[in-house]
Amino acid sequence: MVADGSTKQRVRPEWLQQYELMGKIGEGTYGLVYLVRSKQPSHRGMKIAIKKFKQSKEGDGVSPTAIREIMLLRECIHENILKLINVHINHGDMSLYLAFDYAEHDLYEVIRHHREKLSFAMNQYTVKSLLWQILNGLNYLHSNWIIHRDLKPSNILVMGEGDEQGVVKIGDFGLARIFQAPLKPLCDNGVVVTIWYRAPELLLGVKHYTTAVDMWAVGCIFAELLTLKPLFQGVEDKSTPNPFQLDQLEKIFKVLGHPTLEKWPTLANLPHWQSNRLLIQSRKYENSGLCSIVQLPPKSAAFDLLTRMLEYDPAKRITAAQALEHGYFRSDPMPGRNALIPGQPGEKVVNYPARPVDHSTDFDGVTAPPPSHFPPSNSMPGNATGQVQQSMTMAMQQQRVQNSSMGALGANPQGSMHGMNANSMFIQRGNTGIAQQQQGQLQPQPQQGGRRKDQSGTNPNYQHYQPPNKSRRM
Ligand SMILES: Nc1ncnc2c1ncn2[C@@H]1O[C@H](COP(=O)(O)OP(=O)(O)OP(=O)(O)O)[C@@H](O)[C@H]1O
Repeated sequence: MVADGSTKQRVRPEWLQQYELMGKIGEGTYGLVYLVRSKQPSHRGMKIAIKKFKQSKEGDGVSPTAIREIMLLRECIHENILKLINVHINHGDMSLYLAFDYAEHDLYEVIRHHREKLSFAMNQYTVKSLLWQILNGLNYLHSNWIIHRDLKPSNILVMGEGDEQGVVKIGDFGLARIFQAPLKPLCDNGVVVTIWYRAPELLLGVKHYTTAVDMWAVGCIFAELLTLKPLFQGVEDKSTPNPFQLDQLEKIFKVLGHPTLEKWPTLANLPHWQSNRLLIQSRKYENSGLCSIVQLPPKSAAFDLLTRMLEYDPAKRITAAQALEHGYFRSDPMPGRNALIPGQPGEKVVNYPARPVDHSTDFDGVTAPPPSHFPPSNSMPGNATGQVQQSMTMAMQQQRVQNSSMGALGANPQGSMHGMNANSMFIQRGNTGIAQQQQGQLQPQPQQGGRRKDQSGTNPNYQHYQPPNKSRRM
């Protein structure tokens, strides 16, 4: 029993006892992220990040579909994908805790460190290695019909010391779909949502979006790795529930010029293009030119790859598989596994700071049912836990009642993704070969993003880097 200072007492769920809490490491749209160490004999001391998902305001807990889909994420095994090692459900309030491999760095912090502390660019080897690994992870997701939908620097993690030092891990994949990527955070925790990595077709209201939305985000991240500054920093209009964000679109058009039907024939079908075409066409955009912003020679392989990622027409935008084959990755410096080392002898070694940990924070708000509700805990990596299996069973039973047409867990033809159900979170091939979402999720769900409070952002070159009203996430 743990007294929480009020008259109410909280019971710690049994599963929590397998971890030693180190502190809080961040806060995002869906909840808090904690650093813990495993107390299990086989993994004693191993660092693990636990993401605690807050209850929605409706307090409806974790939906059966979400539980099932999260369990399926455990099947995603790839070197460049953050491993979901465990799923815990707090039965008291049906809140959810996901345990992931811990990564010491993320690109948000790596970029910030260069911009604010070092004031010099990342070496070419690092940029190329980071980009290659992002594409490699994304290619795996896309070839298994998963669209990330929320790629941004804070979701691109990089491992610290150890066997996997400098290896990129894509985090948060699948969650935007599972939690329906609300326009606003579930709880009003002051986390600011970013629209900077959002593809133009999303901003114009596309109904059937594709893996190309992730490639747009990768293009934005590539440019940011080169310049240390977000490429398209639009200001979100929070007054509208629809995806049309004029300021963000204008930021894009100013750099890439007006989109035209010639460049992008299906533009005419997009709802917010139809309703805003005259307004957009009446504006003049200076067309400042991407190449001067990223300071790449127009004929360079790097610039060619970047422009293919930032192609307006999603059907023409380069895919992750094609990008991995691009000439940029076949020229020196060749990309490597440890991205955070100097590209050449004599180049400066950069010591990226460890992730700050707020040691004063506890797993707050943990409530648990009476101990008799807890089955034996058996939740180490690789096992479907007793608790979660029980939750799954309950969830599935509920779901069967709610939705008898829901498919059962099916085998997936995509190798290691065995067990995924193409009817649930994953995307299927449409007749046209265009990946489409299932289950009526046809409206694009704008990306979410929180930014940490900039505590030392004094460099005048980057003074517009932080969005207004930003909030520290830990
Ligand atoms: N496995 C992990 N290891 C270490 N740090 C992590 C891990 N997962 C997330 N973080 C860090 O915790 C912080 C919050 O992450 P979280 O994913 O909740 O929010 P976010 O990605 O910043 O934004 P969003 O609100 O879209 O989720 C970020 O700094 C993120 O890099």
